Formats: sequence, structure tokens, C-alpha cells
Amino acid sequence: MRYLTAGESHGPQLTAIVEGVPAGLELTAEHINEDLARRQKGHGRGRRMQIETDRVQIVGGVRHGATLGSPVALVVENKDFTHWRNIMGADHVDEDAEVKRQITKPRPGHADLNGAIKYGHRDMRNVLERSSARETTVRVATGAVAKQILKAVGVNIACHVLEIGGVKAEQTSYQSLAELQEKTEASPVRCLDEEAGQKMMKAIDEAKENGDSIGGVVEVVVEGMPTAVGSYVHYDRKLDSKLAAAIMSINAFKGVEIGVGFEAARKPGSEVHDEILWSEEQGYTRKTNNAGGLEGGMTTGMPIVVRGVMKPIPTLYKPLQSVDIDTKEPFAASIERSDSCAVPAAAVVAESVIAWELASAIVEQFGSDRIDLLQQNINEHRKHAAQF
Ligand SMILES: Cc1cc2nc3c(=O)[nH]c(=O)nc-3n(C[C@H](O)[C@H](O)[C@H](O)COP(=O)(O)O)c2cc1C
Ligand SMILES: C=C(O[C@@H]1CC(C(=O)O)=C[C@@H](OP(=O)(O)O)[C@H]1O)C(=O)O
Repeated sequence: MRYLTAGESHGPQLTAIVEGVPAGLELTAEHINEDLARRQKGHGRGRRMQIETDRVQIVGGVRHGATLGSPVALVVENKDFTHWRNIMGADHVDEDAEVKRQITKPRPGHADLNGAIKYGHRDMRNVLERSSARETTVRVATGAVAKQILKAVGVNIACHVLEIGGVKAEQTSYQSLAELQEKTEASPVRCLDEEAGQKMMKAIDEAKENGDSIGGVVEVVVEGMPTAVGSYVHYDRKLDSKLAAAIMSINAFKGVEIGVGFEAARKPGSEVHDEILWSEEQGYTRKTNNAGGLEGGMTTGMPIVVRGVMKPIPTLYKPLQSVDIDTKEPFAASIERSDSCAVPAAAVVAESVIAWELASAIVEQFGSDRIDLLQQNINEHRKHAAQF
């Protein structure tokens, strides 16, 4: 499967075209809207989220709640566009100098300066409109399609927040993914540990009061993946490399860990590698899951555990120093609105991009035209792996 997205943050809409979705998959706007709403939530979001109520329009590839096998086209409208119609000039040319006023002051931590140099834009609005994380809206929509594929083959996925601004969740254990989902959905910071969640909210409020911003760590957990999905034979077919790239593709994400991740550097091999067990009922299992469900670029059948670190939001009310590209004079940027922390929202984005990679790997390995054949192939594969 593959997809492309198009659209600017303050343009009329975001669009995604998703190709290779098997025919016969149950898919409605409701499935997607649920995740779009989850992405909008979270303590620390700015005023833009009060303007938008993200809803998808499925404009291709689906009839009467099921996919056709043709490209699935998804649209999410930017309500804020009504305020930006003239500035964006998406459908007309406006010669009014005030309307076309250029952004010549690059914001540290954003794509502004590098993007302007790369594409030769003297007006950095031409960069920031597309580099904005507004695009994650349609990536969550494509992730919701992927989640329908995962659901059809018995794979469940959830996300939660482990850390914000140095406040760590102490209590991170849960009985089931359903419990994890339910509890974190009720938390304003998507954190399982209520007490830590309160402290995280306080940290966000304090950062905001100080004109600052904070980042954090999110975790995605996946259960029910068949064993031996992915490959070890080529760098670009290793599933762990695809998951890492997916996390790193999210705006503001600066690091990724799978399983024990960086902790592996501080432990001996005997405490890192997951010993192999076999039983009549369960087939092959592992004593531990330090590998986070991946070995040799393939799934082990144990839960997949991926974490990502998000840097603090770069646009600050407390201005950072930069240089005007026209005058070359230094200036301290002031801003109108921004999120002060988007870690809870970014957790949903992380869940979506991981869902996409896993569903793609499944479709690639087990066939792609019809969801019923895909289900049959996976059932066969599960039997093969258990009896192996
Ligand atoms: C859900 C989400 C919301 C974000 N909101 C903002 C924001 O309001 N203000 C801002 O400056 N950056 C925000 N960012 C981060 C920037 O988009 C990001 O730092 C920027 O595009 C530069 O990319 P890089 O940090 O990956 O290098 C957000 C990121 C995500 C994932
Ligand atoms: C619009 C979203 O996030 C935006 C991401 C973003 C950025 O620079 O990445 C900047 C802000 O946009 P604005 O400048 O319009 O307030 C956020 O609101 C969204 O998540 O849907």
C-alpha cells in the first residue's frame, strides 16, 4: 500500500490518496472521525484546535461502507481557511501588498530557513504552510484505514504518554490493550498514571505561563501481530527500520526506541535477549519481551513496543533570536498562537503511522486484492508458525 498527502495548514483542505487497500474492508467516516477527534484532544493545545472540528469526507474508493479495491481518497477541511482565504490565494491571485505580506523572519526549530533556501522562497509562508503538523490530520486518517485492516486480522493497537516535560509516569502496567485505551482516553494527557498525569498538566501550564513549551515521550503498543512479518534480507524490508522511519517522520520527533531501546546499552546480553519457549497450546513464545516484538527485521509474535521522543514545540511566546533574511538584522520573534505541548496529540499520530506500516507489511506479505483472502492467508500462516 502507499499514500500521498497534499494541502497546506491554512489552505482549503488536506487530502490523502491511499492505494492498495484490499477490497471488501469495512470502512466508514465514523471509523476515521473517531481518531481525528482523538488527535485534536490533549492539555496544552493552542487556539487553532478550538476553530477546527476535524471530520473526514471519503470521496473515492468506498461504497456503502466497504472498500472497492480502487484508491481511497480522503479529505479533511480546514475551517480556519475562511480567515486565510486572501492570504493563501489558493484559488485566486491577489496583488494587494498587505495581503501578500511576506514572512522573512525564520523561526528556530521549524523548517522555515532550510526550506526557504532549498526552494528559493523569499516568503517563508510558502514553507511553513506545508511543514506544519496540520498535515498529521490526514496521516491519522490513513492510519484509521490501516487500523481497519489490522482489526480484520485480529491485531490491536494503542498508544499512551510516558513522559512530559521531565514528569514520568510511574505506573505503566495494564491488564489489556482495551484497559490501556479506555484509561488513557479519559486522561487529558493520555497518561495511564493519574497522579503523574496531574503533574504533567501542571508542567504544561507552567511552561505556558513562562512563554515556554515542553516535549515528552509516547509509546505505541501492538498485540496480535502474526510471527515473522517483515524480512531480514534487505535494509529496506526490515520492519523495525520502517517503524523507526515512521516515528521519525512525525513533526518534532527526534528519537525512537523499540523494546528496551537505549537501555540495551547498559545491560548484559543475558538480561536483554528473550529466551524462546514452546508449548502445545501457545506454540513459540518468549520468556520476556525486551526486543519489543521485533528480531532480525521481523515480528516475534510478542507485543510490538515502540517509543518516540517529541522535542518541545519550537514556536515560543518567549521569543527566540533569529535573523531577518531581507535585512540580515537580528530580531526576537513574537507570535500570535501556538500549542505549548502537543505530546498527547502526537501519541495518536504515532499510533496511526505505526498502524500504517504494520498494515502495509501485512498486505505486502499476505496478498492484497481481497480482505477475505488476506484473512485466509493469515490464518494459514498462523497455523504454519504454531506447528513449525
Ligand atoms: C500534533 C503536533 C502539533 C504541533 N503543533 C505545533 C505548534 O502549535 N507550534 C509549533 O511551533 N510547532 C508545532 N509542532 C511541531 C512542528 O510542526 C515541528 O517542530 C516543525 O514542523 C519542525 O519539524 P522538526 O521539529 O521535525 O524538525 C507540532 C507537532 C505535532 C506533531
Ligand atoms: C493545526 C494543527 O496544528 C498546528 C501545527 C503547527 C505547526 O507549526 O506544526 C502550528 C499550529 O498552527 P497555527 O499556526 O494555525 O495555530 C498548530 O495549531 C493541527 O494539529 O491540526
